[in-house]
Amino acid sequence: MIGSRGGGGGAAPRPRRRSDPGDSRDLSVATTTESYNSERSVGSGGGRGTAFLDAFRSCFVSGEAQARSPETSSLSDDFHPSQQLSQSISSQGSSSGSNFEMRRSMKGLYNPMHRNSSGKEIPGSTQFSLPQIQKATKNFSPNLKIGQGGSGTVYKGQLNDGTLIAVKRAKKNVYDKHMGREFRNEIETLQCIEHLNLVRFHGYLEFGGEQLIIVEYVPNGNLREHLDCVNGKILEFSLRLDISIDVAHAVTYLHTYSDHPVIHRDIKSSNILLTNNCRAKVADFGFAKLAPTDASHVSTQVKGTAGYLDPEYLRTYQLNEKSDVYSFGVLLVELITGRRPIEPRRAIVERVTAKWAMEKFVEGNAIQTLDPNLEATDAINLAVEKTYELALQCLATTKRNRPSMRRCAEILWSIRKDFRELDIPTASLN
Ligand SMILES: Nc1ncnc2c1ncn2[C@@H]1O[C@H](COP(=O)(O)OP(=O)(O)OP(=O)(O)O)[C@@H](O)[C@H]1O
Repeated sequence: MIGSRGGGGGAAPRPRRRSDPGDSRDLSVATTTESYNSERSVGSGGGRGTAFLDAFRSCFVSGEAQARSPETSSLSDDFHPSQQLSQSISSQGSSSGSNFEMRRSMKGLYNPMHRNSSGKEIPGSTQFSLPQIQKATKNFSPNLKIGQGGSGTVYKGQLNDGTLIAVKRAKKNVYDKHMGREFRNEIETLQCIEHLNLVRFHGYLEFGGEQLIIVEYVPNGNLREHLDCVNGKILEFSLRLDISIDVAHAVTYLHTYSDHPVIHRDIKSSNILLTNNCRAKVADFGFAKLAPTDASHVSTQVKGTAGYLDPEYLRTYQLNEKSDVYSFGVLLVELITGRRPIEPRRAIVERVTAKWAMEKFVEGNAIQTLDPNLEATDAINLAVEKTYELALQCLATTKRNRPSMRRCAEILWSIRKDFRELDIPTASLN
């Protein structure tokens, strides 16, 4: 985890009001019409003219700043100078950003398992004991370690009844206070949500200096590993489309349908876990935040992962659901190119993957960015064009020009429908 210094180590960003003239240079101004026209006519592709190209370049300025940060790491406020923290409190149109102020009651956390009227376990209602988790994870055996995140280590475990679990064990270090907050954040968020495409929360345990989150075990690794072909298998294009739709559904649910809208704040490929059928489940709610119900945004410290961060949020500290939409745009590009959002070892023009891919797209050369592991077909070509058209909207500099997550899901459904119609296996043509 590294701290955000407002976009990769520069001076503290100056919070802007909506009317700030600086905004007029933004991509959003140039693409307001383009974005929403294209929402209706996805897939036109082709060259888009230099004015448009110049306009959207500005959108990736902070992407380049993010690229200058050391490797691709999570950004958190742990390193935020206090001066910047105080700058992050804005008054106009914002609501208080603290989960603690908005949070729901914590009661129930330590109760034995509760079931709802249909007999299903209420998320997070199982009471665990430390010996039970120690036994399940063979006392946190290194052999059962399945992941290492910025805030802790993840272990696989098995309960007495055979249920497989993943146990996130918080790091014990000098940032204990911060980490405690992150963990509490995660459990509070996880308690409110239940969706097929979100990792299911079983329970939480805080005991003897240990902070543990117990969630469902998702057996097939994370999306980044699949894009890197770590298991030797190439992730097919159709599965990539399915995954993008699963993620869009999960985030739409968070933004729209959960009791209180939730902003995930860390949508990225290593937080997308896959089942054996390659269904996606979004994980890691450590940075999640309850969305404002009475204001357009929450003013908050910048958190997220370099390369995925909404440039407007980086600049203004103002967060709303559309920051997740930006990260989702980066994820769409990642799915098509197979590349990480920031590739420090590539030539400068290719270092910020989304910028490079969008430039190729507006030049009419989108297909040149296709993951070299995939073979281009007519169906893939068309789907790449349409997906990039959507990605470009998601990556708009200003939030108001980005589509809603629900709109993203609708567009992706239609892209998948066209893809399936065109993608006739060669064998059936003979
Ligand atoms: N429920 C789970 N089932 C299976 N594997 C998991 C589960 N949760 C996490 N993992 C694995 O552990 C890795 C680390 O997860 P974690 O959420 O702690 O960190 P991260 O998102 O990679 O990093 P950061 O916390 O810095 O954002 C994941 O990428 C995944 O491979």
